[in-house]
Amino acid sequence: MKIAVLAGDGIGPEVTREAVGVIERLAIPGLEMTDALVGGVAYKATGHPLPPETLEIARASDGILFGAVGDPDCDSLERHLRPEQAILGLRKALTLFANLRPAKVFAGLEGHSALRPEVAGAIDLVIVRELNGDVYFGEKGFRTAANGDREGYDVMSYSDSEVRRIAHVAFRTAMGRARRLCSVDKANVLETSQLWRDVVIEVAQEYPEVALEHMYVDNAAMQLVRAPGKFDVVLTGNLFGDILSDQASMCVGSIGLLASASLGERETAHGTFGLYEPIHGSAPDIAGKGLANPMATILSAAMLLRHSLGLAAEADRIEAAVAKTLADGILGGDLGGSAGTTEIGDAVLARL
Ligand SMILES: NC(=O)C1=CN([C@@H]2O[C@H](COP(=O)(O)OP(=O)(O)OC[C@H]3O[C@@H](n4cnc5c(N)ncnc54)[C@H](O)[C@@H]3O)[C@@H](O)[C@H]2O)C=CC1
Ligand SMILES: CC(C)CC(=O)C(=O)O
Ligand SMILES: [Mg+2]
Repeated sequence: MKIAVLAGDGIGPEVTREAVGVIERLAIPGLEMTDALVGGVAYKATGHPLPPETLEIARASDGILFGAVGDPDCDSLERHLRPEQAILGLRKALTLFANLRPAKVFAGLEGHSALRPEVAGAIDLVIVRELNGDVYFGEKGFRTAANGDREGYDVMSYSDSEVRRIAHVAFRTAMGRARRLCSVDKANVLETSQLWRDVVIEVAQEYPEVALEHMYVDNAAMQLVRAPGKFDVVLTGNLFGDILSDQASMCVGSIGLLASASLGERETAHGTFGLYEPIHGSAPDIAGKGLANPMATILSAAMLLRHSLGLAAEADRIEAAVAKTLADGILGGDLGGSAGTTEIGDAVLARL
């Protein structure tokens, strides 16, 4: 069993260290972890944010534990050399098209949500975000308009096979939960979304037990704070899913709590190959200060064990230890507490 550990930039290494410590404490027989460079740190060392050796180590693993990429020093590089291209490149090169982002309020943290406790307490949803298409991967560039203005453009598109495969993931996810699926789009304005909606309706025929509704993304953003408890599975595209999941994190309490799994269709001897990362970025504003909340990365490690290594009992142990740590009031600054990154990691270890 192999895990590739890609810590990346900013708080990436700080939060990844705690998650690796938790995995090590489980002493899983035959498990190997291999570090590789990614993001700005890889660019500075090798001239590329996703060096070929890193991609090879990632491909050869059963699952990838990813920290975060992004470095203000690299913000003026040509786009293909920027750290963020590493995570986009991994998702695309490894055909990891299904991004699962669960959001659930932890017992005892209802009062730490940006929402009223009674509203927050009902949150138990999963965002199923398409990860290989949309405006993130369309043709992009700069051009000169007829009046001489400089213009930037990014093409948004989805093909029906791209929508179909992510819709199946979302319907299957809903079948394992409360069987309610809300597909979020902007079909009142965008043709990309009209096709999305048409295909989701077609796929729904195969899942008659799932109650399907469609919602425009602007309304979905509003409903996510008005009545988040009404959502079970939210299916959406790359851009809308990116935005709605950061919003969902504050409904739960902090972006430092939300984990994610990015999956494709490749099965290994142990489970489904995937990449696991917190939903947050490299947080340059707090990097190097020991202030980052490592829970999202620790919970991502639990998802890796469950989905890619077939170790559900070990994943449960990690999730229970995280829940106990939070219930015991060991909270970082993001949740109004004073615990630092290593203190939180150590507290999880003590409760494993
Ligand atoms: N998957 C990835 O690697 C991602 C990378 N990025 C990159 O990260 C860099 C920073 O982007 P931002 O928009 O600032 O988003 P961000 O998620 O890094 O930070 C947003 C805010 O949340 C706070 N925050 C994030 N994670 C936290 C944690 N674990 N504990 C406590 N507070 C936390 C930060 O301090 C900051 O105030 C950029 O270069 C961006 O492109 C952004 C999102 C995802
Ligand atoms: C850095 C972006 C490419 C990714 C992002 O914000 C995300 O996946 O949440
Ligand atoms: Mg994001």
